[in-house]
Amino acid sequence: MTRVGVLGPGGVGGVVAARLARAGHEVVIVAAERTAATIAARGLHFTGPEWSWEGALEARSSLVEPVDVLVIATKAMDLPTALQRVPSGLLGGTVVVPLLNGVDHVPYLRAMLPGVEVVASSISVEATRHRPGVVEQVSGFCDVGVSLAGGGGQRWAGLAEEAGCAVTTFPDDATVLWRKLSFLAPLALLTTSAGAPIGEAIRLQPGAVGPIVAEATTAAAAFGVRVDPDAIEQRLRALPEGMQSSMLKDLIGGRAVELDAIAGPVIRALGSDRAPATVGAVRAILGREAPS
Ligand SMILES: NC(=O)C1=CN([C@@H]2O[C@H](COP(=O)(O)OP(=O)(O)OC[C@H]3O[C@@H](n4cnc5c(N)ncnc54)[C@H](OP(=O)(O)O)[C@@H]3O)[C@@H](O)[C@H]2O)C=CC1
Ligand SMILES: CC(C)(CO)C(=O)C(=O)O
Repeated sequence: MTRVGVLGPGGVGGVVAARLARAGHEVVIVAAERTAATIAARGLHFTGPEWSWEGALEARSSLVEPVDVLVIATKAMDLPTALQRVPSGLLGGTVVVPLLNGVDHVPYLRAMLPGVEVVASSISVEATRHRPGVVEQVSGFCDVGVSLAGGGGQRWAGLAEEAGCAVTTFPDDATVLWRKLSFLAPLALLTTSAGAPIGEAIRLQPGAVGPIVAEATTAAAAFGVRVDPDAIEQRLRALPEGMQSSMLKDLIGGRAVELDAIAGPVIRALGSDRAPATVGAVRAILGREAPS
């Protein structure tokens, strides 16, 4: 049995916590005071397309004892504040696994937690937190990418498999992070700039799909990661019409969107002149966010 901390028990964190607890691991939730108190009192409730799970979990507003693995699943902009709940002195032997979308959180965590192993990992799962302690996996897939660049990757890959996710390992960090981002950035930016699920977003902006994909895959290539733009475009067009990105759900829900974490790496890699479709989508999203 592995003792796993989950910092940020929202959609992704809640789904991972429930899947690991169901697989027999000891899960401790680290969350904001109210959320931690709610989960400590009422447990965690998970529903998914194939099974449901509910159970009592240790839940605290800060980590007080070491864990073997610490999964981090906050939004990118909440990461610095949330990290204050985890004393770095407890992380000496811990494998830290951030599951955020984007690429910049990995070097950030390594800088903030010197000497601690931070594994580059990605998760593709459609997860929603309905309210504190109540989470749903909306569709069937749970695909985890893991970098084996450091020793802890293998340990996390084994846990993710026990949690019932499909795991793919890669030899380096950049491939894990940019393979996810080169698909996610076009999906998130197309849907959120249109304010619509992917089917309608593509119909509304037929000329945007190719350029936005080309920019994301060119940015990946700048980090040595080769991703076929045609394959990404085909994947986007094959998605269920009504599929939303978590960024679109955040916009609709009136929450902050992870624009810098998701569009920022593409714009910074290429420069704004070579990323006009990405910059245009960001401008459209900022316009939608603006108070009327
Ligand atoms: N949702 C999805 O389908 C997917 C999301 N991702 C990525 O995963 C990451 C998490 O997204 P998602 O699960 O949707 O986000 P949610 O908003 O559902 O969950 C974020 C969690 O972080 C917690 N949190 C925020 N601030 C703090 C803090 N200061 N201290 C402790 N906890 C804090 C929230 O707490 P509280 O509950 O108290 O509000 C919440 O539980 C993002 O980077 C996202 O892009 C990746 C794949 C799929
Ligand atoms: C597309 C999806 C659901 C895949 O995991 C995702 O990562 C997101 O919307 O943030």
